Amino acid sequence: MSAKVAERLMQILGYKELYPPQRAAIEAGVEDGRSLLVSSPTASGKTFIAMVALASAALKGAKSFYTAPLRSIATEKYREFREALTKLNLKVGISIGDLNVNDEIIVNRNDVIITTYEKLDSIIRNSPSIIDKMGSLVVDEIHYVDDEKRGPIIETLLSKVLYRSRGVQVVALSATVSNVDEIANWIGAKLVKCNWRPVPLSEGVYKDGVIHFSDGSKRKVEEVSANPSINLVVDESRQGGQTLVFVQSRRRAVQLAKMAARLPRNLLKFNQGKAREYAAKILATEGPRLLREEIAELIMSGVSYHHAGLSNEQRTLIEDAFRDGALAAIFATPTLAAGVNLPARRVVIAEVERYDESYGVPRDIKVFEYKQFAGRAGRPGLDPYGEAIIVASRPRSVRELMEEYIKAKPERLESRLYGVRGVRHSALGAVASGIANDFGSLLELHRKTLYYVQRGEEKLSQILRISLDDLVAWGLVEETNGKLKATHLGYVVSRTYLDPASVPKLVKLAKRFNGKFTTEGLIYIISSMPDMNLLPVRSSESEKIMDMAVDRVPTLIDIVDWDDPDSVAALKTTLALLDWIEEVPDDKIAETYDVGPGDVASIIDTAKWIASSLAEVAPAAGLPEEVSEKLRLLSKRIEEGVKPELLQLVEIPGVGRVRARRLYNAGFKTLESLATASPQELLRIPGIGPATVASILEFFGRKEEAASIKGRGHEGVGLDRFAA
Ligand SMILES: Nc1ncnc2c1ncn2[C@@H]1O[C@H](COP(=O)(O)OP(=O)(O)OP(=O)(O)O)[C@@H](O)[C@H]1O
Repeated sequence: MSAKVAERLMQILGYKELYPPQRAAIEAGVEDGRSLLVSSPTASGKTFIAMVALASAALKGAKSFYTAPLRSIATEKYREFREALTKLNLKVGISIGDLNVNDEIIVNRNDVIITTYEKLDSIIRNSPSIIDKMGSLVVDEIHYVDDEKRGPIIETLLSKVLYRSRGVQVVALSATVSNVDEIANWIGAKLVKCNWRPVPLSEGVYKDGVIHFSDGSKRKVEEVSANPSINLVVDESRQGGQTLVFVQSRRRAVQLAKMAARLPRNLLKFNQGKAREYAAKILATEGPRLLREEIAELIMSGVSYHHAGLSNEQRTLIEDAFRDGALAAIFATPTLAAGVNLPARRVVIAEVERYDESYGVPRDIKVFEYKQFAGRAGRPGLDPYGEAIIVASRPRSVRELMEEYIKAKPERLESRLYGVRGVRHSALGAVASGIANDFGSLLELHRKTLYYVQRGEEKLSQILRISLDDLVAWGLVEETNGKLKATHLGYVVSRTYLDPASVPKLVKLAKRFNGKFTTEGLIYIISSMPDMNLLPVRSSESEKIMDMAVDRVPTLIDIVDWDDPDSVAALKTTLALLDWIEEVPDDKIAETYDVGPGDVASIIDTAKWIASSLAEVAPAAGLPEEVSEKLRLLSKRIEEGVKPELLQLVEIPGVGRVRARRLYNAGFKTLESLATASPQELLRIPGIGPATVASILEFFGRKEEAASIKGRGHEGVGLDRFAA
């Protein structure tokens, strides 16, 4: 039956023949449970190989897992996998939510489970026996092992699976890197390496109006603007193609998009009708009004910017607009190259230097990164070729850039497990879940890391000893006669997935607050935890933050360590979160802290997980029960962005904090008061439209009334001010 899975999937997907890497993977035994490391360029068909592995194992009755670095990738794959695999009668589920929520039900109910790295690690921690049921594990984008933040998680997650399992198939997918042999060796996989691309790629350098391609050919570009990247966009648009321009900072992305939007109207080709549609959709998203208007206006001119400061919804709309031909170009930061699949005929790398905060100077991007950008060039099935073009800045010659990037080999992947942080996290998880119970077994487990392969036993053993000593000193693990056991506190911390270093930090801050835990104090504690995503603080901003703190949170002035940048950033983050739960409008928050809605969304998401996790940890760490109650309430308020009195109303799907406030102010203060309200009464409230009223009626099971109100128009935003 084995050869049939790939064949059936080909039929389902309508593929006539396999791409070379797919053929190689089948020949290497992916259907028979063979572990593989597949290293091949973007769009060479790795997703199909993943599907074959997942389906083959699941059809034999085992659980299959797919794991990716980003939620956006996981969501995209979930849709693809579900569509294809349900036709093989397999159930596909996704688990990418809060790390302290146990998703065992999702795992039990499905055959194929889509996760992020951290979520899978947390699932295994809470139920290690899942490894025994695991037939296949697909690790997408394994080159993230070289990422400071995510790398240690991949390594320690894989080490647990490799250590505990007997015969789990690991299929790791990677972009092209130079030490693939070493990576394959680490995971005990057969290497499938292939440089084949579905669309041929031309690479070149642009300088002084000419593109110099690596094959020696040249192309003259008309200089319609003072900016080289914009000239390349116009040149491509005239040939009927779209361009992705990669820049290294958000500010630059915005600046270039605005510059491109000011070009004379006829220079960029794009579908204007579609552009209007997407501009209207952007206006209807949540988030600061000025930002929405700015993007809508750009889209009407056929361009947009794209960076992590935008909300997920906004980014997805911009990506869709590009796919739909509504945009001639997107000016993006590198997050776009790391995320979803969005190819373009031409990719422009506007700069190869990035300002590096830790060094305070600009540094060259890696060859590997360049290759990631370049890999986006050429839409399979649509373009006969793709072009990746580096813009030469003044001091650099065409030859230099050709040698340093286009002809250069991508760097080696290096283990990032060198700090104790990753090992501490992993060691606590292993001890608490019973995977390891003495130093020997912990060492054995961590011998399955890339760190061990690259650095050897002595270094690993040292790091492990230091990590373990920390865990013992913080009261998370007990070591008696060589046996290791997690304490109650250790179990709780492990279950929440918090960094173990959160405990000493919590205890220290709790002492400084001296038993008085105000809302702002607790938010400051949450923001000070090692897992928190902090808002960036610019060098000139400290004074302003201090000023704001004196007015708003005077009790924190003495707690903050003003010489420590992280402490100041925690204070800034605290102020923004306080605004959020006090129902300050999004626009105002973004403006006050000089950030985008994506940044606010990211701190909210992390803070809500940390708050609910700390609510579990606090009593185990000896803090009064009342602290936990406050943290739980705060977690809800952070999730919804409301004062306590709105917590009930925001539970109604489709209402949201702004409309909940309108209902409340109109006298509907409780769910009971709303349950019997008449639709007419509700429609009379300013800012409450038929869509919201229908949601409310549905929530209370008043289906007929809801149906009659639906379709009476919606609370959309007009596009009139952008009339062409
Ligand atoms: N054998 C095939 N025949 C026709 N189309 C294919 C085949 N294999 C893959 N494709 C199509 O090629 C495109 C790129 O494939 P896919 O997304 O699997 O690439 P990938 O290697 O996973 O890319 P990335 O590195 O970005 O994750 C998809 O649209 C896919 O449907």
